[in-house]
Amino acid sequence: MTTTLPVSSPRRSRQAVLRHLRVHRAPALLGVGSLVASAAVSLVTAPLLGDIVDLAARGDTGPITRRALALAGAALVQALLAWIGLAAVARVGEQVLAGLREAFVEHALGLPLERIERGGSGDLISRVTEDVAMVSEAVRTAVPQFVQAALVIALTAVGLAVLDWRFLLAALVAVPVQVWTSRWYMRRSGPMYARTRTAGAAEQQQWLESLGGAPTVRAFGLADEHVELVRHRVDDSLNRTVGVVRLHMSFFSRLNLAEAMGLSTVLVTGFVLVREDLASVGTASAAALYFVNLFGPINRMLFLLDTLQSATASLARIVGVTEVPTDGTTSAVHASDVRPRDGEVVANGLRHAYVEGHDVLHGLDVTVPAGSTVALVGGSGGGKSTLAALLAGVRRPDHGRISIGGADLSGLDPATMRASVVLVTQEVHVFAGTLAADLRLAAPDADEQRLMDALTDVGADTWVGALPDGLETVVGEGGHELGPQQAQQLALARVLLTDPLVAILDEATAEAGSAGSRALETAAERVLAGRTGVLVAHRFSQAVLADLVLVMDGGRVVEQGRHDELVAAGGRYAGLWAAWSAGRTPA
Ligand SMILES: Nc1ncnc2c1ncn2[C@@H]1O[C@H](COP(=O)(O)OP(=O)(O)OP(=O)(O)O)[C@@H](O)[C@H]1O
Repeated sequence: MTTTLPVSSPRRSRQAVLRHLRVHRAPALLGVGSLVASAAVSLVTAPLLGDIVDLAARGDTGPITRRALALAGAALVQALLAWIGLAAVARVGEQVLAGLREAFVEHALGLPLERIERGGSGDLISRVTEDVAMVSEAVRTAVPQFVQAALVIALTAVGLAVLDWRFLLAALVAVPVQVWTSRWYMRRSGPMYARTRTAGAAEQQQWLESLGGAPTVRAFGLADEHVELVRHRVDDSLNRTVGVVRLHMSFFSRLNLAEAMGLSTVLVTGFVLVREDLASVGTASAAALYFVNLFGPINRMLFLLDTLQSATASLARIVGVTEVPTDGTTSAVHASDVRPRDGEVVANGLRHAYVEGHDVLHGLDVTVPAGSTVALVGGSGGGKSTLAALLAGVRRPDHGRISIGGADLSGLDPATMRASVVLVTQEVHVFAGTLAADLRLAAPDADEQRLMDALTDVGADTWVGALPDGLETVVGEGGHELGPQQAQQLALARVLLTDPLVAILDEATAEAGSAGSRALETAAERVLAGRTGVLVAHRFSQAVLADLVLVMDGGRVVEQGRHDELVAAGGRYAGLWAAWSAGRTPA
């Protein structure tokens, strides 16, 4: 069952933005200041035109050229100031978004694995792609233009009042309809956008699950069921989008009504004032021009309100991720100077369930003395990988305590954690970049010699030497593709470079063919030499060398001892060992 990640409240989203905005206060003030100046300069246009109307009406054409030049000058200055203002506001917006994105990534990486699994990676991916794109778009265009339009509207209202307060009153007739329309719209659009985006994310998640699990879906004959699930999600997403379009249409027709009402009232007021000799034809023209000039910014602002609503919904989804409590193992919350005294691993009463009420580990007690190697063996589903993940701090036990060298695992700060325990699983990720950069993730300061030594230790020097650019060869996505064995060796070399107290290898050798397996086995031995090791061993040859073998079944340790002792005891391990050896001895 999936539970999507939380969405932040408007207040907390606002606080998050303000926190990041505070850092860029000076450029923000410069941007808004330039936009205010630009809007102020634009105000001279309508009175100048009114003046020209009056001069023309009087037949006094001489000074018209000067007015026309002033108009051109005002237009130039206004454009320049607007350009500076829009660019500055957009830049600040980008910086704020960059800050939010960094916080998002930092937090997402610290989320408990269980939480991401419950939310579904589709939800997280849609937040980091679609939602970030939506906010970026708003920050680049909508936010600066919105600020500009709001300033033009406010200053034009002042301009109208300066011409004659009655013009302002006339123009205000449109305001109640506009305010009512906007409120009506905002009340509906926010939740509507949020629901549309959630439906989009759910649809994406469903596509991922149905297509990603296509072989399983087909194998179990679940195709029809999945088509139905996808159809349900698509319909839901479509219906919500159509609802948004309907809302828009209704919104703009209400605004047109407001404009018609306002303009009629301003024209009638101008007519009355000119007839009563209280204003010139030029002033009335200027007032009408002011009002007409408001259409653009008002419509733009309200239209942008739309984009901003949508961006706000996306912002709340981005900030929402930063509000999920992080995993103690990766956040600085538990930062302390507790250091393990050695590599002894002690686990007591470990219980863990992936689905509530269905424990897969039932109160395990495990002790691995410093410097020794423990092999975990047993049939599929016995809980070996789960135990390995718990001991590595990748997952948290639901109950029980794990310590390394006397230090509680959940209390270690991230740097100590990294230096204390490293887990290598079958799913090795090769990061896109040069091989050297990939290795330096484990040891940023390592020089080339150290990198090569680590590669040699895990038997990777031959193929690395054959690469076109050696350590500088670009690997990972879009680069030189590494095979599973090479990727495993890379992961083992990273362990050597990190040099942790404890190395946990989960089926690190099971991937490759038999020659490859032997090479990886030797590499694993090098990695475990001189440190505490926990080895999930499918190949019994690894268990033979271990200081202690734990046989796991149904989430419990059912036998333990050295290989020889267990074989001699003739129990479950002896049976597994006999079956494995028989399979390897040619008849
Ligand atoms: N991510 C997961 N979500 C749900 N259940 C899981 C998950 N991982 C493991 N399990 C279940 O937990 C139980 C123990 O699995 P685990 O992988 O720890 O056993 P294992 O001994 O390592 O088996 P294998 O050798 O097949 O990997 C199994 O019943 C498995 O189905």
